[in-house]
Formats: sequence, structure tokens, C-alpha cells
Amino acid sequence: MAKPSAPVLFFNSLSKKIENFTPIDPERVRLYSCGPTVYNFAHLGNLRAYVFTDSLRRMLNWKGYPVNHVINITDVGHLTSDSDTGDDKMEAAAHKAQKTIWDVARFYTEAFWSDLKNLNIFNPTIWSIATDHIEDMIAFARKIEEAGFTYQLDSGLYFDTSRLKEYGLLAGHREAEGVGRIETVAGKKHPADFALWRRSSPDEKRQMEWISPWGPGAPGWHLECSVMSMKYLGEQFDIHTGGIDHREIHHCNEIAQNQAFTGDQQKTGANFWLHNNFLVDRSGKMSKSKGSFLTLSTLIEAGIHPLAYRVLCLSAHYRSELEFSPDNILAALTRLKRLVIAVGQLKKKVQKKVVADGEPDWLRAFDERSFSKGAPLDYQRGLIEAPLKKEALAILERFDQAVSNDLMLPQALPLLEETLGNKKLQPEEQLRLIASMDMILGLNLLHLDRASLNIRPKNASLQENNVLALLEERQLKRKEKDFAASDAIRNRLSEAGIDVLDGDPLGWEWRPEWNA
Ligand SMILES: Nc1ncnc2c1ncn2[C@@H]1O[C@H](COP(=O)(O)OP(=O)(O)OP(=O)(O)O)[C@@H](O)[C@H]1O
Ligand SMILES: [Zn+2]
Repeated sequence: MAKPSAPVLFFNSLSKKIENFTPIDPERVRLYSCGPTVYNFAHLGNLRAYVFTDSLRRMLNWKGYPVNHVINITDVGHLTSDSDTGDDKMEAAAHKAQKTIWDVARFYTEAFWSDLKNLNIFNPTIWSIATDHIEDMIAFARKIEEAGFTYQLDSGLYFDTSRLKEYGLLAGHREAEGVGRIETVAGKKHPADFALWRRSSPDEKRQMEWISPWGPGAPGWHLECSVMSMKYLGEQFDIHTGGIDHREIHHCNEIAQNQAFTGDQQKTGANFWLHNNFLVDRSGKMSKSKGSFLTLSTLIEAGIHPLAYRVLCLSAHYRSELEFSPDNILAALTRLKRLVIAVGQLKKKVQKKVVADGEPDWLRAFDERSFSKGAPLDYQRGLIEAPLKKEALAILERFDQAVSNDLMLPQALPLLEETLGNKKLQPEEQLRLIASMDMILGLNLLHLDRASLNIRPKNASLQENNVLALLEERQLKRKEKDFAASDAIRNRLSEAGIDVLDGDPLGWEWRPEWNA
């Protein structure tokens, strides 16, 4: 366990209060995050949810806790509406693409994993795939049925929410706006009741179908998260995460299922329920159902490094809305570039001073591969932080307080710049501080270099070396005071999607132009 430090506090959606976090078992924090429905590419909003869970897990590891993290992949059962109406998202996507659901699921799961890698998000301890757990789901639903919490309709097996003393705790109460909004299915006793099993109708031809005691069909979407979280993390675990759109229905239903299954209406599945707010753009919540949406590939194709999006996410607290705009993402890219260039300069100074050849040991300890399995980071922190003196420790303490206080990353992030600008610190101390903080921020600052950040926009009609040659020519014209020629070059670059930055103190002379 790391040395005494700020207590970890989280806003718990269950109590709607900030609470002190103590793990059920200090030897292993158990964390479950609702995963994506793999019927399309993840949009930037979806990815915000996973930057959040990754930061959460990194913070817990940094604080000395080992973390057992499970994320599911929903490849079955999710309808276009969170209640039990609308099309099955996976079936509809497969029909449209004229592919099998399995092919669609595999394709978008891999695309999702690739996005996570580009965002420097660690793999969880377990990826649990919904369709690998159908037998478990049937057994779980049977137990709920035997306990008398269900009723059957032609369309399937339904959960009777009136059997619970307190359904909808997360949403506020039973008739809370979210719960009351649910559209109804014919025969349901209460609008909030939900399907545990959706029976295929005789005239329906579904690609994904399993035999069950309630006829052929597919599990209701909410079932998988109860089943897989309990299977891998136990009946009551530490933290459950998801976007706030899951708070009113999906998570209320998970809790209802957990309580019916265990027979204990005090149990809530997880002690802490944490919800990230939305990424929004001018038209509101970024959403797949809107048709066109932004993905990480959209950014990369525009010449924007994916970690600029991580910087953007870190700049807002996870419980606040975050606005996406071309200006915001380009500002985040500039911030990332400035950090990378400054850390690169620092690294050169340190390497020259400490050893003539090769990296010092503590820098080698900063290898993300060695801490990507959910293990605590005590050993790495020990090596990195051991020689820090008062001034540096004071910054580290402020960083600790920010990250421990309900993951206040927008307060933690500027401490990078503060460290880099602090003249009282030795370069080595600065670099050690950055290394420690980046274990949570995940910006890969010690390994990125300036060249890797200059991604040429896909549509740019110029090659990288042409850009540089034109920039040099422009500098020459400016020196010769031939401003007409220099402006002409600027315009030419602009037409090619390149925005020239004059007077950039770090000498990063261009950035992609982008108008989404
Ligand atoms: N705009 C957003 N901002 C932040 N998180 C979001 C946003 N939209 C969805 N999420 C979260 O992304 C995660 C993955 O969601 P999932 O793949 O089920 O999305 P979806 O419901 O298909 O997407 P959409 O809501 O766009 O149709 C969930 O935790 C969800 O709450
Ligand atoms: Zn879920």
C-alpha cells in the first residue's frame, strides 16, 4: 500500500452524496463498467465513458489498490429503446450490412479495442462477452422466477418491479421522471417492469436465438450486467460505472435483478455507483441514433492525435457535461504538443546529466507495460518519487488531493504545466513528478515525441516534407519582408488543410485545420 495519503472520495449516485471510499477487500478493489453495444463504431461520447473508467482505475492503482476490472461487450439483446420496445440494435445492424451478427460484433469490438489502445486505455482484467454467458443468464433468470419476481407474457419473461420494496433507488424513486418515461409493452403490469427474456414471435426470424424455459429467444439487455458482474466480482462489489443515461433504467434494473436473485433487498450489487456525464455538441448529447457522429478515426483523419481527445476529457470533471467543438479539440492538441515538447527537452537535460548512455533506472520503471495488469503502482512510485524534496512533494500532495477528491482531474491536469514552469525544481525532479502524475493522466508524456504528434490530415493534399519546405520558404520570405509572398504560402497551406502558427514559442509551426 502506498504511503498515507488523501482519503479517496466519490460521489455515489445511490446516496447522491460524496462518500469516503473504503474497499470491501483492500487486497482487491472490484470494479465493473458497462461496456459498448457493438453494432456500430464507438462515438467520442462513448469513449469518454472509458477514459473515465481508465482514469479511475489508474488512480486506484496509484493509490496502492490492486483493481479487478471487468468490462462487458454487449453483442446481444440491446433494443433501440432502453425499455422493451424498438428493434434489436445488433439484428438491425447485421440486416443493414447484410452480414451475420457475429461478424458485425467482431468487427466493431475490434474497432472499439483499437480506439481504446489509441487512447492509452488499459485493458480490463476481464473482457466479458455477453453471448458467452447465455447459459448463466438463463440460470439467473430461472432463480429470479423461482423466487416469485416474474410473470410471463407471450412476448417473454418479465420482472415484476412491484415485488421490490424500493425499486428505482438510483433514479430517485419509483415514479421518477426517467422510470415513468418508459414506453409500455402490451400486458406489462407496470411501465417499469422489464424483460428478462424476450421470446421470439412465431413469425420472427432472428439470427441470434437460444432455447430457454420461456421459449426460443434472447435475453433482455439488463440481465447480462447483473450476471457477469456477479460471476466475476461477487454479489456485492465495490464500484459500478456507466454513463448517466444508464442511471435511470439500466442500472435500476440491474439492482432489481441482483436483489431478487440474492433475496436480499439491502444489496445493491455495488457499494458505489459512479456515472459519467455526456459529451455534447451543438445539437446536444452525442449519440449514435442521430445518424452522423464523430469517432476517434474522424479525429485521426483530420490530423489530430488521439491523445488530444484524452486531454480534452481530462479537462472536464467526469460529472460535468463536456462540450466538443473543433476549437476545443484543437486547443487540446496544442496543449498536448506543448507538454510533449517541454517534457522532451527535460528528458534530454536529465539524460545528459545523469548518465552518459541509456536511461536511468527510475525512468525505465516508467514502462506502462509493467503496470497494465491492474497491480498497484507502489513499486514504480517508490522508485520514481524517492528523492523528491519539499517543493516537489508539495505539488505531489496537491495532485493527490485533486485525484482523490472524486477524481478532480481538471484540477490535477494543470499541475503538469505548473511543474514544468517551476524554476525552483531541478529538471530531474520535474521529470520525476511528471512521470508519477502521468501514471494517472495516461498521456504517455515520457514516450511521445514531437514527430509522432504531427499526423498529416488524410485529406491534406501536401506531403509532410512539402509542408516543412513551404514553411521554411515562408520564413525566408518573411525575413526578406516579402509579405505578399509569405501570405500566398500561408493561403496555399490553408487550402491544403494546414493552419500556420506564427510565433509559436515551442516552434510547432503548424496544426491541422478542422471544421467538423
Ligand atoms: N454522449 C455521451 N457522452 C458520454 N458517455 C456516453 C455518451 N453516449 C453514451 N455514453 C456511454 O457510453 C457507454 C457505451 O454505451 P453504448 O455502446 O451502450 O452506447 P449506445 O447506447 O449504443 O450509444 P448511443 O446512446 O449513442 O445510442 C455507456 O456507458 C453510455 O452511457
Ligand atoms: Zn450494463
